[in-house]
Amino acid sequence: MRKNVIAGNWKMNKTLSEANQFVEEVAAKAPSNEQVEVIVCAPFPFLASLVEKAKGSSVKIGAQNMHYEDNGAFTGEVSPVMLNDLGVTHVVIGHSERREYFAETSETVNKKTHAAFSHDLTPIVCVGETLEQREANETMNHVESQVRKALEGLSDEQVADTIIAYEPIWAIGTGKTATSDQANEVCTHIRNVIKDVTSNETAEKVIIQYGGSVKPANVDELLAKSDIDGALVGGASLETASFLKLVEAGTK
Ligand SMILES: O=C(CO)COP(=O)(O)O
Repeated sequence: MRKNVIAGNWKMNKTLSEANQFVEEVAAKAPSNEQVEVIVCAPFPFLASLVEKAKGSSVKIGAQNMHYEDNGAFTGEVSPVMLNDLGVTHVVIGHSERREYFAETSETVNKKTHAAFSHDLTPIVCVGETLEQREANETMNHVESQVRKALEGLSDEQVADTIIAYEPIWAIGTGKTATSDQANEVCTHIRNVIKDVTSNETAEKVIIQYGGSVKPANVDELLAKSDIDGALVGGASLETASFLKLVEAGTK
């Protein structure tokens, strides 16, 4: 049985002291349970401190983006080498907000996914359709092409270790969650695409998360679905109480 990966994506929120307090509390209270993996994806300036706070606990610290080069003249950017050196273990790649506001493309997502594996970071690759695409019945084709491009050139072992987050853009921060059936339908399609790219055996290992207005009230239903193995959570990951409820749901 695949585990559930519950990842908070704080986006551009919190101060350092708020971030430290949050991780201290979650590190103390999160259950050490084989069925759930807990990740907090925080803004860059907090990462070094949060890695220290999470030490000795089951909580892992992730970044929300990175460059694909190791170093160089890229003012303002952060490299995979830097993240790995800090003790960061995961990195969100290709979030729809990065694709929309910061010109992230499927090509750069693929480069970053390769770069993550070159530096021992687990990529959490985000895919998902807009409302217009859903209404035009383009969801499956769109998500399929994002997944195929993101995984291009990876070994089967690397694909098995990639986390995919299906986040329909119309459900992000809107309070509109995809129904658990809608979410699972796309997650199943993603797994079938991965089967086609690799093998049944590899595809069965891949963690596929759902993201988009996940909260304590709807998480159980989502996690109960056959191809949903966790959640990538924005708003409900900002308070320890709701985040810990999501983590608890992941232990079942
Ligand atoms: O974008 C998301 C996580 O990456 C989802 O955000 P919300 O949970 O706030 O809808």
